[in-house]
Amino acid sequence: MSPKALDYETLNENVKKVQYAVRGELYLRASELQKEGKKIIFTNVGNPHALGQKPLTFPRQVVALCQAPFLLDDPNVGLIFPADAIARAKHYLSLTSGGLGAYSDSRGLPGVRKEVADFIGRRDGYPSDPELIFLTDGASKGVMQILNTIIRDERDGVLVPVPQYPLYSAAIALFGGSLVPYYLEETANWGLDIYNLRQSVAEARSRGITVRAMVIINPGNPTGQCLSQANLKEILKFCFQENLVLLGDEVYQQNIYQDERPFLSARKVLLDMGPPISKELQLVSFHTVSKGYWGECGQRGGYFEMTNIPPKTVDEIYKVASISLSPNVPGQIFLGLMVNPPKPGDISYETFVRESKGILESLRKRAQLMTDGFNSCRNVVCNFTEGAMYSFPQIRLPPKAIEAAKKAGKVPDVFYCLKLLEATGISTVPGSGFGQKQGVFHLRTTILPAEEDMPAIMASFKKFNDEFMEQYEDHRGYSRM
Ligand SMILES: Cc1ncc(COP(=O)(O)O)c(C=O)c1O
Repeated sequence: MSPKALDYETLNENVKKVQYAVRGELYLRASELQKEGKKIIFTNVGNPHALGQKPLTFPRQVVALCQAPFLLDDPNVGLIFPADAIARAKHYLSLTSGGLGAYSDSRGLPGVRKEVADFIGRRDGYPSDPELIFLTDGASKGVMQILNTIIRDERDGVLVPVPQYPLYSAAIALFGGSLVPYYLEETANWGLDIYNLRQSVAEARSRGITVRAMVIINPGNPTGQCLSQANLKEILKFCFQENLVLLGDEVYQQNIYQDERPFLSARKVLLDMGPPISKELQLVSFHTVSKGYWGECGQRGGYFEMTNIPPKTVDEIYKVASISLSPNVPGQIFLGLMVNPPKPGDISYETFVRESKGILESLRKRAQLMTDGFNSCRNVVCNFTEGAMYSFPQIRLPPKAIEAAKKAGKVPDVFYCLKLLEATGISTVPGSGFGQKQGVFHLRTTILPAEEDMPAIMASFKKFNDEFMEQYEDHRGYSRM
């Protein structure tokens, strides 16, 4: 019998090529161990609520009322819900054509797109046009939609930072394009060197690749750095000179843990630069309710905003979005609430500020606890997490450990992370899943475990690591770097 269309051998090769380390071998092993009854600390995905973060009260109140609109008719509703939550629920329901159970426009509800445009306008100091904002089921869907629109065949290249968040490598593989890596400099706090960028483009062109787009992740995942204004300007100029569309992944814009470099959007820096670049450079920026102090990953609310994209292209993107009919409507409402939270004077304002500040301050403390913890370990060095939700320590594996990994048929950092998982229950992602320089090893962990659990987690990590190093270090020859 000839093979069938869904037999493995006949599948779309691009589907088979996709790799996604965040839910890869380590995650699968951790899930197995959990089933066997071992306590696992999942630090592999930036999923704050899964690690105990409590939802913010106000948005949940509003969405609860939108989901159960009959409560609005209950005379006692005011005893349970504050008046501003009731008013906001009515506002969002009035924006829909039949409540949360009805499809919205494929670009999202016009009223929420307007709220997003107002937010972007306040943030950047330049008005934003709701017609150029599309709401999506989380930022991932938006990124995939835009990459799909850009990539025509395997000769189309997309510049992606290494280490990178594997959404980019996976989506580029799925759409049959070519990933063109540019390396972030660990010793320069994961900064971006334009000279290296030029080399990456030249090298890709020499292989017949047409480089069409560049991705930046700011603040960085997995590396946690915040790009400076000078760096952003250089990147924008570079994209302008090389005729690249810039994809600005800014999903961690609320997660900043230092005061020297506040978040600056690529759009603001671009518009500050003035013409001709501000009128010509094509930019698509992404944001989500999954990160920040909201951490509402399961709600799947996101948007992308387009700058200098021609109307005919916007129409094509709209047409393709229409294939999926509608982004998830509750997710759109979360997004509306994120970009338009309670204001001073609103009943819920103080609670909202207390809750959100509490989460951010705790994340800041956890970032410090984790970095300090890693830096106290043998053969481990770690840059401070300036932003985002991750720590990305370098693990200097002794040659004997690398040999042992080879014997076990494992990539060295996978070998280390598996041993860590078995010994401590800490589930991380090996650096090789994000890309790293040859011969250099890392792991990525989120900074999300509860603050009170952090000292014990770091002590358990240190015990494992230092014993591992003791076991594999060659005390005669190996010197610590
Ligand atoms: C850099 C980056 N971009 C995009 C996403 C996707 O977020 P969403 O949940 O909105 O799809 C993530 C999720 O971790 C991320 O780290």
